[in-house]
Amino acid sequence: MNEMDLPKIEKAVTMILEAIGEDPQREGLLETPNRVAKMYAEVFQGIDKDPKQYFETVFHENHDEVVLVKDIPFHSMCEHHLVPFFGHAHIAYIPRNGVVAGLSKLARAVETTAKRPQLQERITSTVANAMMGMLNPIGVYVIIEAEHMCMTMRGIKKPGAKTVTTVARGIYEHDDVKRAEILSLLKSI
Ligand SMILES: Nc1nc2c(ncn2[C@@H]2O[C@H](COP(=O)(O)OP(=O)(O)OP(=O)(O)O)[C@@H](O)[C@H]2O)c(=O)[nH]1
Ligand SMILES: [Zn+2]
Repeated sequence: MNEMDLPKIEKAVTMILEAIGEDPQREGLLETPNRVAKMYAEVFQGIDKDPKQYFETVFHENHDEVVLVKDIPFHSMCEHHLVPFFGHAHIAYIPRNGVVAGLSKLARAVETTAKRPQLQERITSTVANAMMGMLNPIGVYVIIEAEHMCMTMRGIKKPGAKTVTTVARGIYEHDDVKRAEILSLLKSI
C-alpha cells in the first residue's frame, strides 16, 4: 500500500502559506499544515484502491430486472485545481443469471473511486467498468451529476452549473428504451 507522506504535505502547505504572503507562524495557522495533511490523507485515501474489490462478494437472487441505487452523494477533488466537486451518482444494472452485488457496494465503489484527484468522466467509467468486469451483468448505466468548485469559486464563476456524465455498458449501450426507463425512474421516485 502507498503510504502517504504526511510530513511532506505539511512542508508543502507551509511553503504555500509563505508563498501567498501569509505568516505560517501566526497563531491561527500554526496547526494548518498538519490539519491539511490529515485532510489530504482522508480525501485521497482511494489512490491505491481498486473499486473492483467491492464486487468480489456476490449473492444469488432470481432477479432479472433493473436494480437502481440512486442519489448516492459523493465528493471528490478535481485533478486540475485540487478543489472539490460534489454531487450525486445513480447506478443501474441488470443482473445476469441472478448475480447481484450488495447494495452498499455500489456506493462504496463510488466513494473509493472519488477519493483521489479525479475527473467526473473517469469516476463514471471506472465504476461502470468495475461492475461490468466483476458482475458480468446484462448492462450497467452510471449517471453522475456534480457541481465543480473550480467553476464556482474561480475562473468562469458559474455557481449552480451542473455537469452530468453517463456511461452505458452492455445492453444500455444500444437500447434507448432501457436507458429511458432509468431516466424515468430517476425522475419519478
Ligand atoms: N472534463 C472535465 N473537466 C474538468 C473537470 N473538472 C474540472 N475540469 C476542467 O478542467 C479545465 C482545465 O482547464 P485549463 O485551461 O487547463 O485550466 P484553467 O486555466 O484553470 O481553466 P478555467 O477553469 O477555464 O479557468 C477547466 O475547463 C475545468 O472546468 C472534470 O471532472 N472533467
Ligand atoms: Zn478544476
